[in-house]
Amino acid sequence: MSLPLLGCIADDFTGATDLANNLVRAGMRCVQTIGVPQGDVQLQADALVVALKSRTVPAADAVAQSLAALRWLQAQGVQQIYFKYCSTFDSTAEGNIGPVTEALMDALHGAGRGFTIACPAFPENQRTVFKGHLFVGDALLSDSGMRHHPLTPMTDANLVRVMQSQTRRQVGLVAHDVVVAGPQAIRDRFTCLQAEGAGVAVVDAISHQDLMQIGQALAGMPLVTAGSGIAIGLPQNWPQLQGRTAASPADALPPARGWQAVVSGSCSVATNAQVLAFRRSGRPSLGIDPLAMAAGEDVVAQALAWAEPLLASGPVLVYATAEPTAVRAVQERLGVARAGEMVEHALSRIAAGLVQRGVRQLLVAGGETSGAVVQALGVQRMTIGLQIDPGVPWTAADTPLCPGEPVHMALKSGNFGSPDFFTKAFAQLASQP
Ligand SMILES: Nc1ncnc2c1ncn2[C@@H]1O[C@H](COP(=O)(O)OP(=O)(O)O)[C@@H](O)[C@H]1O
Ligand SMILES: O=C(O)[C@@H](O)C(=O)COP(=O)(O)O
Repeated sequence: MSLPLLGCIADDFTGATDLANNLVRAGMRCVQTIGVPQGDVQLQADALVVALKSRTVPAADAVAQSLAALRWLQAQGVQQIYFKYCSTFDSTAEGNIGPVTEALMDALHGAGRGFTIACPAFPENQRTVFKGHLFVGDALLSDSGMRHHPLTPMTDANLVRVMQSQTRRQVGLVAHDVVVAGPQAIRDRFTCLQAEGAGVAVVDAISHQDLMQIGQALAGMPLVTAGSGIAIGLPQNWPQLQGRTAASPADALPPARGWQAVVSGSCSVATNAQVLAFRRSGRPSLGIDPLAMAAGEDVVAQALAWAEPLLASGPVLVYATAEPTAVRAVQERLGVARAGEMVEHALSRIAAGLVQRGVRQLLVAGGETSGAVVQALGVQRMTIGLQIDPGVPWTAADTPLCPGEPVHMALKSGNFGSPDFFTKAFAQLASQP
């Protein structure tokens, strides 16, 4: 049995499927686990992805969860560790990207030692880094919809500054002119930055070609920290993967059955457009009101009673998705954390109730929301299937709520996907061979 090569720690669940999707498309056989597997589990794969829900928890908890994942991955024999965070570098004022990076480096290299990169670029999804600044499409991160994110508002596009505010290690930059000069030039710059005392280098990347150059330069680096884009350039470093075409994801999933539903707790710009498009398509949709929930209304029971008679005639949507002003009004009344947790809890119970009522094709919008839903379904492992849009594949998972009947799930990152995503995803699954 060959040992896995790459061990990944993802800070949220949509991010984990995004990463696994890129690895599968780049030719790596990949298994995604929900949380750190317990007991003596040996998994046959080139890459293992441990999905955590650690992006917005207190930094000490994120560090503890990530170190537990690291220990498990090391025990599986992986050669390189990959810490996956969001392509919009989502973090709170306390972290958690910096503290987790620092703890992983300390564990791998010794306190205060070692060198790694930070690069959220994912050009296929319009996330590029230039002169250390993160762009979302044509806008700086700080001018994008991310400035209004309910949990991790991002108001500074300068990644060297953001990362430096989260870590004691010195942060440097590998600028784009070095990246285009090729892998040796990038490695030389790493050496130079290390000699100047840096422990972390933000790396510019604006194209697929840049990801491939950077990927080569990362051969043998014990820890890589990045969005999912950098993963595309890593498989080329292992000779045993050469010539491997993308694993055939269409074959990986069983045929789709059962009713279809969308549960959306993302308030990102793309998700707001997708909710609007679904409503305009005339399909049934129900918005849940966090303030009614806080006032004691049983919105979970109401939503399930609403959905049940509709399921037989096509996909339904239950959403808390709202525009920034509405979200702010809720947060002012309930507090940011309480509002987030309450909505996640309600949506995850609605998702579980829908599965109990026969839904077997479930689309979830939002990273934190997906984490809550996957945990409520008691899912332990996910198989990665066809990509719907860049960064979002269909997956299949077993849940104790319907033993022996896999549930197809798509975990959609807030800002990913075209406006018609909620309808086209089911059509694509139906046309799967
Ligand atoms: N109407 C709302 N008011 C306040 N908070 C909300 C509302 N709808 C959703 N939320 C919360 O906003 C957060 C959205 O985060 P997430 O699910 O990660 O979405 P994204 O992927 O867009 O970042 C969740 O904690 C969710 O519970
Ligand atoms: O890298 C990305 O953008 C995604 O994989 C991701 O992590 C998105 O997070 P959410 O927007 O919170 O779903």
